[in-house]
Amino acid sequence: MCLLLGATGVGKTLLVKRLQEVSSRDGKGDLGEPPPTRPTVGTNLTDIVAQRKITIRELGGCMGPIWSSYYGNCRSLLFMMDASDPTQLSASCVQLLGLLSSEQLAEASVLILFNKIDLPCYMAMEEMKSLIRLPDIIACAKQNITTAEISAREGTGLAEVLAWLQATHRVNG
Ligand SMILES: Nc1nc2c(ncn2[C@@H]2O[C@H](COP(=O)(O)OP(=O)(O)OP(=O)(O)O)[C@@H](O)[C@H]2O)c(=O)[nH]1
Ligand SMILES: [Mg+2]
Repeated sequence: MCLLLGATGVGKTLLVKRLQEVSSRDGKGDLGEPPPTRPTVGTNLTDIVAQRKITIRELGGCMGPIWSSYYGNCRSLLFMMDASDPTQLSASCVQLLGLLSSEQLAEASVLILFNKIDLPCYMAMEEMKSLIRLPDIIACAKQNITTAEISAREGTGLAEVLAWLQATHRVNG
């Protein structure tokens, strides 16, 4: 099981829909206009077939207070932030630190996604990363952490996300 977490509106549902599209067409062809999404109230289970079946469980941002009830059986964690909105950085960072310090997630592999890189932003990506001291967070965490800059809207970086999921779930879904 792969958990997909992050604040509301960062783009988790769109990412899952895009990953389904990309995996089903083997990376070929244009993605086209993004399908509409609604805020996820509750949880959203999606199977992605990338060599093997990987189940992704998105938890709506509004479910933040009870995310921890879903940590069991989590092999990998996708944590998404909105790269176009630096005002959310500190709140997302607190959420991320909470996840990384959880005993139940100590063995999980973590991919931190900076989404919406298609949008203009007044702060450079490197500035945002250093503002939350991301290199220190990665160095101190028990988990194996990777980062990626993506656009679920345009499809940028989605092949990387799929490859990471495949590598992480190579043995036993
Ligand atoms: N420009 C741009 N917009 C995006 C991108 N990813 C998602 N969005 C838009 O952001 C809005 C929220 O996306 P969702 O996927 O519903 O967000 P979510 O993280 O699932 O939100 P919750 O379910 O409420 O936690 C939608 O209008 C998406 O089309 C992106 O990469 N670029
Ligand atoms: Mg959602």
